Amino acid sequence: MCDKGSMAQYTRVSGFVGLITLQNPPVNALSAAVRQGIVDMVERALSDPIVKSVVICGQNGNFCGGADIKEFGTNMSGPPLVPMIDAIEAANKPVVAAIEGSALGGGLELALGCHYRIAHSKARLGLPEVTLGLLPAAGGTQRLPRLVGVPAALNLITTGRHVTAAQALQLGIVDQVTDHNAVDVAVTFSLSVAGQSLDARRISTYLCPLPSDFDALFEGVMQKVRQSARGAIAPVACVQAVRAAATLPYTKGMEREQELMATLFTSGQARAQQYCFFAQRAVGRWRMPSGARWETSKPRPVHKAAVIGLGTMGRGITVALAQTGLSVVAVETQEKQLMEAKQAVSGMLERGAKRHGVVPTLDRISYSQNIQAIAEVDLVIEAVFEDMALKTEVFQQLSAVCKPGTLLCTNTSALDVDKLASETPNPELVVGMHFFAPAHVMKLLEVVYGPRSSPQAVATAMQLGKKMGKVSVAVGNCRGFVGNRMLMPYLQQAFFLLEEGATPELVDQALEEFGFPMGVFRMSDLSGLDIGWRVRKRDELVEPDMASGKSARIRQGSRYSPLGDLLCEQGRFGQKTGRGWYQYDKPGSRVARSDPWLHSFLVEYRARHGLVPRSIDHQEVLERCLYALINEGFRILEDGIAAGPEDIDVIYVFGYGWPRHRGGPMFYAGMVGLAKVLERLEHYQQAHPDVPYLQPCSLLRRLVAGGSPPIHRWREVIKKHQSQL
Ligand SMILES: CCCCCCCCCCCCC[C@H](O)CC(=O)SCCNC(=O)CCNC(=O)[C@H](O)C(C)(C)COP(=O)(O)OP(=O)(O)OC[C@H]1O[C@@H](n2cnc3c(N)ncnc32)[C@H](O)[C@@H]1OP(=O)(O)O
Repeated sequence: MCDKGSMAQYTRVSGFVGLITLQNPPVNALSAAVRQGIVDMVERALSDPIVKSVVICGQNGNFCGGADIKEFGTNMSGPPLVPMIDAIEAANKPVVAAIEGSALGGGLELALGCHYRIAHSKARLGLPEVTLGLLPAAGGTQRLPRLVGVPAALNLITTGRHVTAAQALQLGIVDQVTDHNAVDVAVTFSLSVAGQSLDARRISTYLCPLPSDFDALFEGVMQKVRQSARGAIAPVACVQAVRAAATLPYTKGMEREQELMATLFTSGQARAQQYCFFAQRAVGRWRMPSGARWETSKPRPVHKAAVIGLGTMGRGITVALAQTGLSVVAVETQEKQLMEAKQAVSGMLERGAKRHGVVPTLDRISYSQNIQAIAEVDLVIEAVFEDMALKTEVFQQLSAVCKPGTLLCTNTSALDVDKLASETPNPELVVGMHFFAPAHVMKLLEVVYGPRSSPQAVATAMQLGKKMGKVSVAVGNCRGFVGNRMLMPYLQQAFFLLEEGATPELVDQALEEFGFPMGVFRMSDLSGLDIGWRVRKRDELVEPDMASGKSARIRQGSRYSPLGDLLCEQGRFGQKTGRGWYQYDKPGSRVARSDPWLHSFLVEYRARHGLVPRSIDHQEVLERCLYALINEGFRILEDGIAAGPEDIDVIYVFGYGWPRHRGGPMFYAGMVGLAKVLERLEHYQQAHPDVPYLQPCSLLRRLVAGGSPPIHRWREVIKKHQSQL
């Protein structure tokens, strides 16, 4: 017996079990139609006298990915989740959740409303609402602590992390884990408990177990959450909701959960985080200006890869490749470097394996001083020193040594990928794979294509990135690609602010309050001031003899601040030398302290250049640093270097610490209002006419002239704009 019309299919199985299957591919999200289907089918099962028990499962081996996020922000209709789940819990026949694939968010909340939960061993469970700027608002914040206790519930709800079926069993979230078909097991199980009392199975009736150190626990978690949330409101609301579970009766706790959810649901932060969720997925659907795109470009299989150059980046890339399951040939010509790298890579793999409770994959890597060792690999990632001549030489060697068709990737962070490609006989096989340090940890990968890169090469690099667990974004070739190109005006404005009267502390505080994990100067100290100095020297911006006055602060016709160069000349390279924009207890130490020397140096510098310091507030810091960066983002869109604003936002959220609850720079510009961004850029440009980065981009002007359309409509405007340029 079967009813197939609705988005929840009803079948009677084993004679007496009502089986309800959610069917809303790909993740069986709880859309209005699915919720209606569940309400109807549960009612049907409960009113059928032959049915003794009910099993709820999801189609295609996937239980449920939660509420339908696409419905948020629309006029939501259909039966609400809370009464639907309450009705399941109140049922007088046992209802068993058969969990395969994922039970996330509303999906897990649905399962928590069931009387029993049986999970397949490969299933994953969690309440990730906090990552969407929300909280589990279908009873999750009230049932989970009653089931697993306050500390575990706080951990799961405030981090949004997923747990494996085995962990869920250990925590008490599920009753049984099986390696067999979870639906079959659940059907048999449901019959075995049919007729038994369900009184002890309704989680909402449980008393929440109270930890003895209740107040200290909540205070500690709240403090931790506020510190790591950096202004995000959802984690704080999650703690408040769990506290309600621990202190109030269920119905009152539910009222509090709904009240907190209402605040979050309508907040800009939730909108930003949900935008990030879809943007992260949208960047996988890449396209190139040539029209080549993800659906029509087939990646080549990659079984064996090589890494050339085992400095910091090369080591991280080697680890990331080995952890993906690939065979890796790691090449370093200097014996001492090779031995050191081998030890470092093995250490990283061992530590990673220990953390995940698995066996390290050391034997997947072979080390060699000889480039001939890479003859049979499918893909090479070059990570030698950032020098065009050296990289060109390496690429020529690679072309000679590798089997035909091997993909040649460069991990350059700024050099011209086209130029490098043009030095090889097969430029179509060359792409950039720009990893971020540490490469085995950071999620972002920029895949840089040139005009001659083949769509297959791009598809292969994108797919390899995905396999490595990276969020890969395809971008065009230009100086600094997307991320570092946008960083230039941001850094420049920060330097100018110091010249005009700000301190590193003031600038960093403004940026950290905005939500960056580190302000620009603390970040520079961490990554090393000498890196930018080297680039500026190569660009002939650094002048040895420092004159005074305005002319000393002009390069190539534009305003320039030599402050970073002057610090480097003093050997102040940041954390590694114990001195930079801040001072540190010793070289390598991480705790930044204010440095009186730096403040005197700034006073003396301003005096020497006739700069009269003025008072600068946080608002100006944010506007100048962030709007200059955003303006460059619009130029990148105009130039076709990024296909859409989502690409830029994903790069900034995953690679540059842009706070996720602010959606990314382009989304943020939309939230602030494009007209406002334009007006402030015009204002600052008038005040600083010698700073080209502050000149508002014509695409921004066009968007404003077109009534500042919402971000999902920018691509149409960009296309039109590009065709008229
Ligand atoms: C005055 C106002 C008062 C307001 C009161 C408000 C009341 C509202 C009441 C709401 C109550 C809601 C309660 C509930 O607690 C909230 C939630 O459940 S929020 C959702 C929580 N779930 C998640 O966060 C899971 C998200 N999904 C994933 O993590 C992954 O997709 C996955 C499930 C692990 C699968 O991963 P993959 O196999 O890698 O697949 P993809 O990620 O690529 O996804 C494929 C495809 O599916 C789309 N998708 C995934 N999940 C959802 C979803 N939950 N809703 C909609 N769409 C989803 C995803 O976008 C992909 O599609 P594409 O974007 O590529 O087109």
